[in-house]
Amino acid sequence: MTVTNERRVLVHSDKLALAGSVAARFITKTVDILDDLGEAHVVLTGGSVGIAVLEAINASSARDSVDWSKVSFWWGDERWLPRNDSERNELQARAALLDHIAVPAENVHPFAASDDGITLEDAALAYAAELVEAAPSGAAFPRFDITFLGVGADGHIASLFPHLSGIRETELSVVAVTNSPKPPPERLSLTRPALNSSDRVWLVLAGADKASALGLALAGASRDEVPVAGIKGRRRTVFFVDGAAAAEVPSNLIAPSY
Ligand SMILES: O=C1O[C@H](COP(=O)(O)O)[C@@H](O)[C@H](O)[C@H]1O
Repeated sequence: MTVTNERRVLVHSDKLALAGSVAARFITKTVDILDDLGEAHVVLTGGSVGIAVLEAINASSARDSVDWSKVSFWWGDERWLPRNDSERNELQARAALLDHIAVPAENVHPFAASDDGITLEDAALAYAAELVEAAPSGAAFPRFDITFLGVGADGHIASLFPHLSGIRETELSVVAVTNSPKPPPERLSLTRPALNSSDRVWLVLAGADKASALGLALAGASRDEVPVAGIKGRRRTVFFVDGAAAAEVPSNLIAPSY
């Protein structure tokens, strides 16, 4: 394992191995967090690898060693679509894991949907208020224990895209996005301060199309240019990648699969 500026890059043989390894680590870490703290707050991501990780957690024989009643789930971002649209990150996460575990409904905190009868801007305010409600007194968000993030080919994380205002936000915890270059254009996203408040940020990415963004981020690109460059958890930041995504990471930063 290689440590670089407190960021670790763990390379796996392929997406399946990556998802299985992250799932096993998530289960073990969550059990430890629950032992230590009595509850855990987890931020979920959309995207191909993020959902594959949830499927792998669901498929694990150790799945129910976690006391899911003590775990709360939040989302890093959501696509502004009707509640039952299959492109919603919420729906995909429910199908992959949440519908199969004994997590109380009140512990699951999806963003509003476009058919909920509120505006996108009000949905951002409502999610920020929900975060405050679960936060320690005076704080803007709960103590996030583990935050999952996918990474787009352009280096976006959550719905914070290169050169758009969301990645520059420093005050708000949630932003409404109206001009996403990736469909759909309207989205909701946690901001960098909210994501970086997490004790652990686990980035999950696979495929050759992610290689350039990852290489640039680890080489010190600006967060405006490559948003993932601006992500750092309070205690740990780990990039779980496959060999194709790692192609442009300097070899001295790469740890072998384990
Ligand atoms: O649209 C989104 O894309 C990213 C990355 O997705 P991927 O399929 O390229 O891995 C994801 O992180 C984000 O949550 C999602 O809304």
